[in-house]
Amino acid sequence: MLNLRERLMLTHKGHSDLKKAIIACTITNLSLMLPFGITIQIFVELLKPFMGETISWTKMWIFFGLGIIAAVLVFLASKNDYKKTYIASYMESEANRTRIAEHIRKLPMSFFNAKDVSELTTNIMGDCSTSEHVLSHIIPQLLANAISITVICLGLAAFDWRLALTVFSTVPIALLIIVLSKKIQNRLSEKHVEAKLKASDQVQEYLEGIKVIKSCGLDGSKFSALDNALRYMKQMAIKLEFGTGVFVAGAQIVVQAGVGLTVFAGTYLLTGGKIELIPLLMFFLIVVRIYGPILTELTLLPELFYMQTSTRRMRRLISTPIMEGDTEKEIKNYNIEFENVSFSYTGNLAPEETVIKDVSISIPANGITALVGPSGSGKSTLSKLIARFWDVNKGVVKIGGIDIKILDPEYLMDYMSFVFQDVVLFNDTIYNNIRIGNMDATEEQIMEAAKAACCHEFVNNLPDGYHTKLGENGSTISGGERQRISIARALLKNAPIVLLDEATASLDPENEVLIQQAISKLIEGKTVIVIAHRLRTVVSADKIIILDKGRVLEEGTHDELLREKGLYERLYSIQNENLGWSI
Ligand SMILES: Nc1ncnc2c1ncn2[C@@H]1O[C@H](COP(=O)(O)OP(=O)(O)OP(=O)(O)O)[C@@H](O)[C@H]1O
Repeated sequence: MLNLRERLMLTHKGHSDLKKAIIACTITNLSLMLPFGITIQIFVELLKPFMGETISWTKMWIFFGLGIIAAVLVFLASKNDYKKTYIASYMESEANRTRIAEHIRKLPMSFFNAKDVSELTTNIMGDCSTSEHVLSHIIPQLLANAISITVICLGLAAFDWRLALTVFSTVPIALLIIVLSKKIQNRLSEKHVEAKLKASDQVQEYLEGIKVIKSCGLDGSKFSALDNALRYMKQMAIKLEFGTGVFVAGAQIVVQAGVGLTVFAGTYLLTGGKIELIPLLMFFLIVVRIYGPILTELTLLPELFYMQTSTRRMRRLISTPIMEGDTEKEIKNYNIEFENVSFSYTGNLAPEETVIKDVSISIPANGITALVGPSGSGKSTLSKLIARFWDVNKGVVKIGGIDIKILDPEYLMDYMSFVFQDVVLFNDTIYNNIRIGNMDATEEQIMEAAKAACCHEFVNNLPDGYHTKLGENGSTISGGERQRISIARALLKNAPIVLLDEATASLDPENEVLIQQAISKLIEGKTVIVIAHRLRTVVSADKIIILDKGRVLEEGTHDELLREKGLYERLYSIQNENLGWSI
């Protein structure tokens, strides 16, 4: 059974802040009764002439003064309440977002395989916003209302317990209606959240595929998946509103029936001489006032149920186990060994799902090892296993004799640099994009890395030089330039192991030469694993490993492999023939 803190996904500070917010909100609610109490006293005073008494102006002035004091008290209480509820809830929401983002960073890649980015965005932004709203607007109000209603109820009971009982007699029935409808509301909330997710997923796909949509002459209405998702979301939103509205309206009618009952009971007591007219009128006034907070309670409860759907999703995410390990064990040499490694992306080692099959290889330190093989043979997967992006399902991967499964993935990353085909650049300046390689680097070191990666010249030709913003994923510069920035980043990191995914897309000769120069600098004296697509680039590698359908087929140097006359020799001669290909 989860406690309130766990249910609402609160930090310890958030939990204690919430308690303070509830107290502050209760004080505000009770302070709001002061002007009301004073108004009633004035009302009693004004009725005196009808009872044959005279109005006391001294009392009226005192009430006037008290009214001003009450207004100041309400202002102070509201100010305190505002600070305690809103500021605290936004701070809590920020803490939660950071906590989720931190957690996501440490999750295994298998998690991302099963999740869409839009779902995670919804987790970080949408679910946190829902809980932020509930923490700031719903829970403090809900509990404070409940406390002040109870206090007033006790006050009324002290005045006349029979009438007080009548006033509140319908409240339990109304609450029962809301509580019993919780299951239906939860189901509708789940469906609504699911529909929102689907819609945001489709919007993302639509925006990412905008080039294809334009080039194929499709328009929004023809993009039926998006259309359907938006329509479904609309339907679910209406269903949720309707499903909730029916129960809330029903419960509110039941509560308001209490007014009629009170009037009926009051008149009965009055005619029986058990209550005076003026106290009864005062009672009626209070009753009208007290129903406001009760009706509000009934509308706030469904919002609390809706929040539970969001927090349930956040809890699921935050309880997904992260990849952890040793952060101090020093790797003394960079020999990489695969010992009987099998791996499948689903975790199931059934033959049709296994993409790496019983691989045992050795990648020597301080040399260049090329991974070669047909498309889908498992080259990229092997490199991902070295970086512990995924954990192997069978066997071990060792670096310097240490099983990498015992190392913390982020710590392991300190030993590695990557140059992938799909370069990831951030919407920031070129300078900051390079600096990601080593956040402690000096300006001089950053410039040096940029020069070594052949970036300096093109960067200097940009209007703002190193301070030019790159747009989303470096959309404002060419593919070759993007690649060189990523090499500068890797150079700055200066990690002992370099994983290189050779670009498949053809670059113009000038770019190719520049990238080649940059890479030569990057791999100097390092342990290099290169995923090679063009075999002429691996001729001088110290070791070439040929993969086919997840198995190691051949190993050796270029000359040895040519002599073997196996798959490598076949692929090499096919690529040589194609060199003469032209249009
Ligand atoms: N994230 C993933 N989830 C599930 N299966 C994957 C994933 N990535 C790759 N695969 C599958 O694993 C197998 C090996 O893929 P991998 O990318 O390692 O091959 P590759 O030799 O690098 O191919 P290419 O040269 O075309 O890049 C393929 O069948 C591929 O479909």
